[in-house]
Parts: sequence; C-alpha cells; structure tokens
Amino acid sequence: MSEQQTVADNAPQDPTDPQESANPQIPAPRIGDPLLEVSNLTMHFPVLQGSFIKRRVGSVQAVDGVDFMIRTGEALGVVGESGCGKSTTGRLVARLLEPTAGKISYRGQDITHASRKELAPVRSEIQMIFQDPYASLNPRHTVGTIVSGPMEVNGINPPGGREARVKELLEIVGLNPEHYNRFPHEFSGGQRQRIGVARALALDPKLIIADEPVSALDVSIQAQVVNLLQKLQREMGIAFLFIAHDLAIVRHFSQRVAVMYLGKIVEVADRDSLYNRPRHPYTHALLSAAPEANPSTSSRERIRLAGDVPSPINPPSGCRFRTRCWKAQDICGSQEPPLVQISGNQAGHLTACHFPEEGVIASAREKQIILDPALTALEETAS
Ligand SMILES: Nc1ncnc2c1ncn2[C@@H]1O[C@H](COP(=O)(O)OP(=O)(O)OP(=O)(O)O)[C@@H](O)[C@H]1O
Repeated sequence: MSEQQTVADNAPQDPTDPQESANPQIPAPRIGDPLLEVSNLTMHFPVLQGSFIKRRVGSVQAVDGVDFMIRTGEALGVVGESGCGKSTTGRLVARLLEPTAGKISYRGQDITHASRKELAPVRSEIQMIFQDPYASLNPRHTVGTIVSGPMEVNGINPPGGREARVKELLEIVGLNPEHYNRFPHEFSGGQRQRIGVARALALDPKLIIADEPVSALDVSIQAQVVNLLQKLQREMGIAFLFIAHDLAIVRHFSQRVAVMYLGKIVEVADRDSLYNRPRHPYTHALLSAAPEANPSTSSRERIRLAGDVPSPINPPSGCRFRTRCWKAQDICGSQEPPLVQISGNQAGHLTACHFPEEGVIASAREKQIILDPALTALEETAS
C-alpha cells in the first residue's frame, strides 16, 4: 500500500445524524453504541465416518468460546494463520451457520437462533463481502440485476426506483453508472469487488463482514478497495468485522484487532496497543513474520514457529499455543489462560497467556533457538 493511498487516521467520524433505522422497532444506532456482542461463540463441525450410516467420530473445533464486541461505526480486524477460525466466525455472525453454543446479540436482540422470519429485519443490516469477486458474482447476471438483487429479495422499493438506487450505489463505489447493463466478465478484479461492495450496500447495512476482501486482488489495487471500505466506514458509519491475514492491511483499516489461534481469541486490543505492545507470544510471532517496508535497515528478528498449527479435531489441552510456544511451562498444559487485562496492559487490551511477553518486539534469537534448533543450526552453518 503506497503512502499516498493510505489514510493516517481512520477513526470513524461521528455523524450526529445517523441514518434512519431499517428496523422500525429499534431506534437507529449511534456511533460508539454497542452494535454486535458475541459471547462464548462456538462452532464444532461434526466429523462423520461410515459409508452408509454416518457416525459422528469427532468434531472440528473451528471456533471455541469466542467473545468480542463491535461498536457502531467501528472496525474490528481479525487476524491469524489459515485455519484458525476467522471465516467461520464471520459466517456465524452473518448467521450463515448455526452455532454449536454461545450467544450473538445484535443491537441488544439475541439473534443466535432466530428463525428466518425473526432474522429478516436484521439480515438487511448485516451484510457480507467475500474474498473472491470472481466467484461471488453470477456471471449470467448484469451488474444492475446483481446489485438490485438484495432489494428484490427483501421487497424494497426505494423512492426513485431500484434502477436509480443501483446507479447511485455504483457511483458511491466508484463505478460508472452507465455500466448498469454490463456483465461481471467485462470488469477488472478490483471493479468486480466494487460491484460486491455495491451489492452489500443495497440495503443500508450497519455491519459489514468483510472476509479477506482484498486478498484475491492485485497488490496495486488492494489499497483502492481498502480505501473505499474505509470511506464507507467513515462517511456512512458502517461497522466492520474485517477478516484478513495481511497484518498491514488490518492495521490500516481497523480501530481494534483480535488475534485468533486455533479457534480462540488469544489477544485483542486497540490497533496501536496491539501492534506496538503485543503481549501474547503468538502475536509476537505473527508480527515478527510480517513483511517490512525496509527489511535491509530493520533490526527486527523473525520468530520462526516450529511445526504446523495442531489439528482443531484434537487441540492441545490448556493453552492451545503451548506446543509451539517458547515460554510454555507445565501450567500451560493444564490450565487454559483466560482472556483478561493483564498487568501493564492498557484498558481494553486483553491477553490470554500465563507468561506474557514484555510488550516490545525484542530479539527473537533466543526464541528461535528454542523453537527450531535444526533451522538455527543450518542458518549458522550458512553464515
Ligand atoms: N464446513 C466445515 N466442515 C468441517 N470443517 C470445517 C468447515 N468449515 C471450516 N472447517 C474447518 O474449521 C477450521 C477453521 O476454518 P476457517 O475457514 O474458519 O479458518 P480461517 O482462519 O478462515 O482460514 P483461512 O484463512 O484459510 O480461510 C479449519 O480447520 C477448517 O478446515
């Protein structure tokens, strides 16, 4: 992301005139009000065996007891390695999956097990943007049909008509409204993602779940799409659950960031606290592995995590990160550390660790030796 394309302060503005609520029973939320509250959210996918009669032989603990809150107009970023449960969390919040346990409250209303009918007013307020703009748009439909689709499904007829609203939305996302009758294949990757964004905006959402919204795009256009989403957040007061593995993009976009590991949130904090004073060893490892603008001038050493993420079918007891952690001791295997504000953390910075790091991304040399002796030996031989 280039300097020119970044926005230094992406805190949401405080529109004193929030949009009218699509749900007439609940007053429109104001910036900073709690919007989404998730507690003990759990998703265990069954593992079935048998050719005719399927037996449940285990479960994939994709998300296991996750708590977080998103305020109106705020972006919460979710980062973590592949398979740690980010997408499943997003799909649970969007109610595309039925959780195994836990509670999802949206504007104070428990929507965890709400029926289709009960969910209808909320559905329009929670929208999703997917990773792959190619796969998420029907190639046989025109842009007009795609973007007006949610209005049609929900029986919404805007004052000036659907076509006028679609053209307005295309303009908001930076597309030419005259391309209303074009098909997805006539657009570039970035433009297709803009079509997906226009579709998500069709019902005036209050919360957008963006699941890796730019990772399928060329690096050169990632910033444009991120900046578009940021504009929507700032100008329309839309909250985001922003899922991505790119730490730089998450830092740029989100006011708060949650780090997931093997189905759990291991650390959550406001952006600066998390990136400048990380306390969980896993957050240290992730940050140390992130590419840097000037690697040649950097004094930062990389922490190499030994091995792969353990299987979510049989995760380690106690702290799930302990099998790859350089600080693990006996207690880490017997007691799961709670996600709490540990000593030295600023308010709202929560960490789940028995032996947290000091906060600065310090020398990783010692950790590297403990973590991966074979690799260290190889590097020493080579140098
Ligand atoms: N429908 C499903 N049935 C069984 N297991 C699933 C299902 N969906 C996801 N999983 C498993 O749940 C775990 C979490 O997957 P999830 O896609 O949420 O992770 P992720 O952090 O989003 O990863 P990625 O960045 O690769 O998308 C993985 O082990 C995955 O294989």
